[in-house]
Amino acid sequence: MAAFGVHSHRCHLSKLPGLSARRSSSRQSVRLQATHKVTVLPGDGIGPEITKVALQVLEAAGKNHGEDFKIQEHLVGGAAIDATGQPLPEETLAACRASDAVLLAAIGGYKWDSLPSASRPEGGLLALRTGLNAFANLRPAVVLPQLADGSSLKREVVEGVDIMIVRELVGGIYFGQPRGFSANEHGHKTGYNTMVYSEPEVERIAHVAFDAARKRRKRLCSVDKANVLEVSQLWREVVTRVGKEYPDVELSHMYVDNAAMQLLRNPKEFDTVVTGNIFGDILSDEASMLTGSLGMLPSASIPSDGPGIFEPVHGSAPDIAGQDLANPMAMILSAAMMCRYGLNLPQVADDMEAAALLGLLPKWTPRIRGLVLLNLLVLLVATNWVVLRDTETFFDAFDFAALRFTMQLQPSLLS
Ligand SMILES: NC(=O)c1ccc[n+]([C@@H]2O[C@H](COP(=O)([O-])OP(=O)(O)OC[C@H]3O[C@@H](n4cnc5c(N)ncnc54)[C@H](O)[C@@H]3O)[C@@H](O)[C@H]2O)c1
Ligand SMILES: CC(C)[C@H](C(=O)O)[C@@H](O)C(=O)O
Repeated sequence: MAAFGVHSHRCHLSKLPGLSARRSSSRQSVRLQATHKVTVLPGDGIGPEITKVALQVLEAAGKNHGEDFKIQEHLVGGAAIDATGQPLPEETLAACRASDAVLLAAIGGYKWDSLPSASRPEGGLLALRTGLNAFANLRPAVVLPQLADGSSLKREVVEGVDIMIVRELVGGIYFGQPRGFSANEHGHKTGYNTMVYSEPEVERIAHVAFDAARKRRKRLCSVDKANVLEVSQLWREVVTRVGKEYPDVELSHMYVDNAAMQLLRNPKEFDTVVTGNIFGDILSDEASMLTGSLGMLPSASIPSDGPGIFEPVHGSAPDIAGQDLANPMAMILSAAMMCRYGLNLPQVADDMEAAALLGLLPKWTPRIRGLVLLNLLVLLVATNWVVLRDTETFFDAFDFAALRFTMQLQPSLLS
């Protein structure tokens, strides 16, 4: 038990979100301080590198508000396979279940690519999602003005994009049965999967999406392939039915192939998008490029109750692992989402997002940094920040975030 009076600080869907970047009121109701139990899963590839950065920012921001995090690291993915033979050891799942939130970096790598599906690192991630029943995956794609030129699309196309993709995460073709390999009547080896959704599965994700849309710009686009697939026809029917309970939200439907095209043609037409597991996987990677880098997109995977999983949209990037090239932004922003939606610590989330945005100021030289700092201080004082804060801690967070990102918007990070 912890935050805001009496309720537990594990995930509550009712607290979810417009989720676009926004400041919290500095006048919060009185809350009890508590230790927040966070299970951290660094995973593979760039996972440990970006985890280190995110935890330093988390701890600095937490300190600002007297919040204490009890961090426990556990194995998942390839690292867990190497150590235990399992991509999701029992001990890891038990620790996740017993925590207030799970912060996961990324799993996977070439080394484990030839293993059978369930034994691969990806199998561990999927088992974690189902093990916590984290059915609602929220993937915000917001284009920051300072990154608008980093997108492969024109500035005028992407500037101002603010999309929330709500992806169903524990059903659909990823989990449908039957699945496997067999031989057809010609003796040819075949592989098959089943894309299946039941009415309750669609209903619950539709409610999450309508609630999110209601707190945003009140437009929801449901993406399916109802011109071909029965599973999508059911999806459309159920989403339409649920929509009757949200007369204030404008609902539209779009085929996934058209949605993929419209996301590039006119991304600003989208506000909130709801879709199934595989379409959401693909469209969220596509949306990430609107923001300039896959390394920018955080996500929250939320159950109806219990701890949520907070993880970047990107993978373990084995091609750049260990070279200090990874953009830690998505991981920091995922940890911020964890504070906001998993731990009910909106002010800590605000600080983390602010620190992350500072890291995006281009081309740091000592002189520019000094000037920016000065301007920033003026801005912060003007917006009531510094007067309310422990300045030294703020600068800890600032220094770390801004310098460690180094990035100076290296073109390689905007791949
Ligand atoms: N949630 C997850 O853990 C997750 C998600 C996607 C892929 N994966 C796994 O990751 C492995 C690699 O998959 P992939 O190459 O298709 O996808 P990926 O997201 O790991 O990488 C795609 C490209 O984006 C770059 N990139 C990704 N994150 C970056 C960051 N933070 N900073 C800078 N550049 C970044 C990579 O260098 C690569 O060029 C696979 O094993 C895959 O299954 C895991
Ligand atoms: C690694 C893989 C199982 C995962 C998915 O497909 O869900 C990834 O692509 C993601 O988007 O988180």
